[in-house]
Parts: sequence; structure tokens; C-alpha cells
Amino acid sequence: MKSIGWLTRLMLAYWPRILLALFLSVLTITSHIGLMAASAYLLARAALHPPILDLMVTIVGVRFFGLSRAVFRYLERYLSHDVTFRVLSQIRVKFYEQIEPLAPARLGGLRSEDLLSRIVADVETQQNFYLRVFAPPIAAFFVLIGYGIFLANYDIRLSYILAACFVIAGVIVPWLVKRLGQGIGAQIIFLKAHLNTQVADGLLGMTELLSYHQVGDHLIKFRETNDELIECERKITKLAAFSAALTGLIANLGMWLILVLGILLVEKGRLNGVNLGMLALGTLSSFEAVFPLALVPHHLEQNLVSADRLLDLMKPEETKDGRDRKKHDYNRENDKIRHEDSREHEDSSKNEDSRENPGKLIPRADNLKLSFQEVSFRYEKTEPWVLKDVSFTIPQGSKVAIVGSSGVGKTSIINLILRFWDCEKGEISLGDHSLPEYDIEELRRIIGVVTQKTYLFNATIKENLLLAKPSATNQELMDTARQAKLHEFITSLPNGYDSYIGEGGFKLSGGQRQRLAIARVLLKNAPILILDEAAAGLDSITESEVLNEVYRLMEGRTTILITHNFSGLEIMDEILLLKEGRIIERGTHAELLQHEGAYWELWKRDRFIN
Ligand SMILES: Nc1ncnc2c1ncn2[C@@H]1O[C@H](COP(=O)(O)OP(=O)(O)OP(=O)(O)O)[C@@H](O)[C@H]1O
Repeated sequence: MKSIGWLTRLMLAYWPRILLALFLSVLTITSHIGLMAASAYLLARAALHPPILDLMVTIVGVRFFGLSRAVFRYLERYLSHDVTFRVLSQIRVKFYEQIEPLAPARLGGLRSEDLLSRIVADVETQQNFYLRVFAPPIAAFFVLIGYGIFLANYDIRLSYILAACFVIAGVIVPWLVKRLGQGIGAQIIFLKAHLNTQVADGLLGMTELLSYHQVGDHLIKFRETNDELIECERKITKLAAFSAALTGLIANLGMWLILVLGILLVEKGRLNGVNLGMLALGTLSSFEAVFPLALVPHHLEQNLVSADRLLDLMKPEETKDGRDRKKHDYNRENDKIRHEDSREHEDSSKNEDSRENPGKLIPRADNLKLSFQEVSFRYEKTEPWVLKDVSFTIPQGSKVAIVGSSGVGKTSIINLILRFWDCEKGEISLGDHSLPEYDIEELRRIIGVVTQKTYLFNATIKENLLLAKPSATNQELMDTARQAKLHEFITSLPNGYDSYIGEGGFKLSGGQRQRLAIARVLLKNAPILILDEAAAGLDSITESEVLNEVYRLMEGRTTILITHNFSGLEIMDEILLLKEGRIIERGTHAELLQHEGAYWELWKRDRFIN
């Protein structure tokens, strides 16, 4: 019910167009009735051989209705689809606006294929709402009233017959279809989404499926889902055919009843015989308004299920500070690299209040000390603590490395700084204010991130670089690429900077991808730098080459480096060693080695392995 209110509200924003579309829909059906009725009347009159002039008005009427039906139908389709597509585009924008700040927190639990299915298929399903759910009953109602009044001019009982047949065909038949097809609409939505997921899994995981000889099994599962979907579609097609036949039967029954009553009225001299055909054929054609009603419940069910799936992602949660803000804020790799030009940070120091988000602060370029005070954090209330009483301070311009074995909470610290999540206990502050006091966009604007999983778009190298700074000149791009040691490679390609790099940058090597990520951060020129295993996963030569660029990137910036590689840590101002969510050791590389504690053990093991 909530989703129906949501859809109706979205649609009613276009009420003038909707009213006009509904009016045109009624006019189209009226023209159809007029065409059939006038034709029948013309034939009946012509059979009596009247002077041709007596037939002129009716002939003009037939021509008029013949033409007007086509024109009204065209205008009605044009307008109703216009409204539909406007609503769809609104849903897409609203949906995107709402889910963007929720990722990765809420979206993390969803598979990307399911998400895609919601964004594409579930939004598409909403196009039926106006065309197949909302408009047909209203149009049918007005046709019933209009044609009923017309029939009542001859005899009120004719109107009763029409109303009874409309109610049977327009209310009872849809109810019957709903009973017989209960749940199929919802099942179709879920099966389609499931099928999308299976197709994507099969394609993305092709290498694994082939190497583990699982292609056959995967195909069997795919076929099972496909067969289930086909079965559901078949049931709906059968129901649609059944309901069309039933409605047709009722329409013909209605016509015959009108004819029989008409004949009786003619016999009693209360109706002119030439009107008989007109009333009968007019009645038959008025059912054009009723035929679409049979499948209204089916489409409504699909609409509601799809809208629920959309709303499911969009509903806001209360935050711990009680505001109706989304619980988790989003920033993906490509969001970190802003689509807008990075503003001069000097500007921010002049203006503490954000213009876009009044009351929120803009970080000051001269006050970027970052500190964690007794921060404890867990991803869900039911899950164990990931960080426990973590405290550290990074003075502006200094470099801190966070080390520790896998799963100890290193990336979680980054997630908190970027405000993907908020901490449950303690406080994280930047300058003199805690992080939630800052405008989130502005906060992320001053942070550059290079992770192991840099996302590259299926576009040219130039376009991928421009994400970080759309206003960058060609010279700037080349200078940056040179700094990231990428320029020579790019110019060796036939299309240079305009070369397409494929989905996820698959045409580039791991090292080239990371260099591109480094070039983006150089272009963004953010004063705070986060490097999360930026060179991991590369072969050792490329890794040390990329690390050289990474270390150069740190110059003059507040840096947080997450690494499993112990070489080069001598240059860090402080190293934090994490274990089970707690900082167990801290100090410079030399201090920690001298201490001969856990860090020393790890360093020795690292040296031994390498
Ligand atoms: N989105 C998430 N939802 C729930 N738990 C998570 C999520 N991300 C990480 N965790 C859990 O939090 C703990 C710390 O993870 P985190 O990614 O911070 O570790 P890490 O030290 O960066 O590990 P690695 O070096 O392997 O990347 C792990 O136990 C992990 O399972």
C-alpha cells in the first residue's frame, strides 16, 4: 500500500497531462462507439431508401468518427507514454539519488546483478502503472457513465444492462483472474531478477566454471529458473486469453440483451427500429474500455512487488544522532574522484559554512589534523566489534602507516574516515570538529584515495583521467601521466590518450591500472591521501615501481598508508600495529624494531619471505 501511494504521488505530479491523457482516452473510445453506432444507423437508414440528403449528417458523422478515433488514439498514446516516461525518469533519478549515499552499507548486502535488475527491470515495470493499472479503470468508468446516459435517453433499462455487463466484465472477471493467478506476477519479478543474476554469474565466473567443470551444472540451474519463468509466463498468457474470451463473451451477451430489449421496445412502439443496430453495435464497441481491466490485478501485483523492491533500498534509517539522515554514507572509488572540478582548497579556509548544505562545515585547508579518540566500531549491532578503543592523531602533513595481519580492521579505519560508516563509540575529528559536522561532499573532496581495486570506466584513458578534474587541460593530463610514469605507455598506443581501456580497464596491466589511479589522485591534488594496499597484487618489480610513485605522491600531504609490505616504512612518521581491532604497538620504524615486539617479529618474517 505504501508503494502504491508512492507511485501515485510521483504520477500525480503530472496531473494536467494525466487529465488530458485520460480525457483523450475516453474520447478515443467514444469515437469508436460513435463510428460503430453511426455506421449501423447509416445502414439501417439507407435500407429505407431515404433521399441522399437525409443521410448526409450520418455520413459526415461516420467520416468524423473514423478520423477522430485515429487522431485521438495517437494523441492519447503520445501523452500517456510521455507521462509514463517522465515518471520513469523521475523514479530512476530518485532511486539513484537515494541509493547513492547508502552504498556500500546497504548495497553491500546486495549482489550487483540484483541491484542492476532493480534499477533496470523493476523501474521498467513501473511503466505499466499508468498505462495498465491507473488509466483503464478511470476511462472505463467515464465510458460507462457517458454511454449509459446515452442509452438512458432511449430506455433506462438499457443502461442497467450495460452497467451490469460492465461490472461483471470489469470487476468480477479481474477478480477471478486475480484469484486464478495469485502470486504469479510477483513470482515473475523474482524469477527475472534471479535469472539476471545467474546469467551475470555465469559470464563473470566463466573461467572458474570452466576450470572446475561446472558449466553443465550451472546451465542446469539456469534452465530450471528459465523453465519456471516460462511456466509462469505461460500461465499468465493463458489467463490473459481466458479473460479476453470471457470479456468478449460478456460484451456479446450485453449486445444481445440490448438487442432483445430493443426489439421488445420496438414492438411496443417505444423505440424506432432504425436505432436498434446503432444501440447494439454501440454497446459492443463500448467494451473496448473494459477489455484491459481483466489484467489490472496482475499488473498491479507486479508494480507493487517491483516498487517494494525499489523502496526497500530507498527507505532511510535513523542515525545514532537521531537525525533522519541515511545511516551510512557512500563514496565509491569513482566518487572519491569527483566529477566536478576540484575546488581550490584555499577557498574553503575563507568560508566555514557550506553553501550547498547550510549548517555543515567545509574543512579548512590549514587545519587538517586527523584524530581518533577511543573509537569503537562494528558493522552491525549483532556483529562483533571490529575496532576497539582506537586512538591516534595524525598531525597535518605527517605520514602514518597502519599495519597488521588480514582482517584486523585496517580498511575499517579508512571506511570511517571516508564516512562510509559512522563509529558507534568515541569520536573521529578533523581540525577542531568531529567528522559528522562537515559537509560530506566537502570532506571527501579533500581526500584522495588509491586502493588495490581501482575502478576504471569503460572509456578512454583521457576520460578516465578527467573524472578527477574535468577542467584539466591536455598539457595537465600529460604532465600528470608523466609523473605517474604512464605517459610513454599511453603515447605508444595507436590512439594515445583516446584509447579505450575496456570494462574495468581490462586492456591495461595491473601496474598500469594503479598508475592511472595514481595519476587521478595527482590531478585531484587532495591534501589528505589514503593508500590502501595501493601496490598489492602486483609482481614484485612492478610493486616496487608503483610504490616509488606512491611514496612520491605522499610528499606534502597528510598520508595514511595501509600496507602489508614492510619495506620503505622508515619514512613514516608513525606506524600503528593493529591486532584484533586494537593498536598494540606504535612508533617509528626504528623505535618499533628497537622494541623487538610484535612489529619486529612481523618485519623479520617479511624480510625472510622476501
Ligand atoms: N562490510 C562489512 N560488513 C561486515 N563486516 C565487515 C565488512 N567489511 C569488513 N568486515 C569485517 O571487519 C573485519 C575487519 O575488516 P577490514 O577489511 O577492516 O580488515 P583489514 O585489516 O583491512 O583486512 P585485509 O588486510 O585483509 O584487507 C573483518 O573481520 C571483516 O570480516
